[in-house]
Amino acid sequence: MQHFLSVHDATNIDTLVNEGLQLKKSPFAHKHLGENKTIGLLFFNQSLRTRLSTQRAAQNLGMNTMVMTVGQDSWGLELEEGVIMDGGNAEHVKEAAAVMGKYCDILAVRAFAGLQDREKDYAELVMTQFKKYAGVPIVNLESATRHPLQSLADCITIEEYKTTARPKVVLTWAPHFKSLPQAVANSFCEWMTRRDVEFVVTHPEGYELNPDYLNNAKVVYNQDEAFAGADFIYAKNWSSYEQYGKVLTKDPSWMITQQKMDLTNKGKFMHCLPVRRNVKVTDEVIDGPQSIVVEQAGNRLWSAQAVLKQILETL
Ligand SMILES: NCCC[C@H](NC(=O)CCC(=O)O)C(=O)O
Ligand SMILES: NC(=O)OP(=O)(O)O
Repeated sequence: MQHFLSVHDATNIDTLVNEGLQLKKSPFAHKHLGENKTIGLLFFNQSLRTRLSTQRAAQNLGMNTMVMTVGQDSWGLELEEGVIMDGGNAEHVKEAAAVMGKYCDILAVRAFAGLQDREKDYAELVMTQFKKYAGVPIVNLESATRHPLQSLADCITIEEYKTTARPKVVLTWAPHFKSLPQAVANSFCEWMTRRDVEFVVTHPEGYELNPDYLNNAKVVYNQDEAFAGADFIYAKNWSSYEQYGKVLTKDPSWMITQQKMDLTNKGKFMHCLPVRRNVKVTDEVIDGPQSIVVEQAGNRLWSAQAVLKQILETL
């Protein structure tokens, strides 16, 4: 694997999932693979899981790690081409990415959607610019439209917890008072529609995802109907794609409650975290026996390690 920006960079999802499961059993089996190699992690946004799991994954492979919060530890980065740089950003990504590419063998970048300008967000400027100018493999740590390391961890988790050959997996919108990106939901659709699962997406009207990412997934507007017989409930909030970045409703009836979980086939509750308790999901559900959110987050380590291993093998 050269870069890891989306599902399209994964030549075989099964291989990656199995690689992750294998690494979970023997984390240090490839501890020399990354010897004398360095990964740089760049954050334009906050993170707990991605920041720590990716560092740990790199360390398990023997790599050195450097972490930087862009604009806080570093200069603010200008991303647009041809602009007069008389604003707040002191450095252009052209130089910055190229320079970081001299210090690092792999660069991993997190840059969320701004949710103001749909065209700009969906053009994935940050990832595109880093890929163009860094001269080293780029890993997506959640971009404007995707979070593939999360989705791979989700695939690994479903593989571990499924009790039938072809489980029913439901992606459900859940309420939030803030405007959140579509990245996690988009990515989950991209990966799930390529897995051997019965995949259903449920959300209120107006929250339709970009069809390019939805990838013909079945959409059911009635949440109870979607939950019936589900083996996995994957909750996430996202803001509207059509009325870009808008919070159209905070309808609390979409919150995941035990009553709703009881409609499922003893379904497991998943969420990428961080999650707002008693806004998106009740304490009862997230603290209850059906919740696997901590195990899911734990698998972020094996997802990152599987991807870094495949990239290192090509260096
Ligand atoms: N990386 C996992 C999710 C990150 C981000 N969530 C957030 O920003 C939550 C913020 C809050 O709840 O205040 C998102 O939805 O894409
Ligand atoms: N799920 C996830 O990406 O978490 P962080 O935002 O904490 O990295």
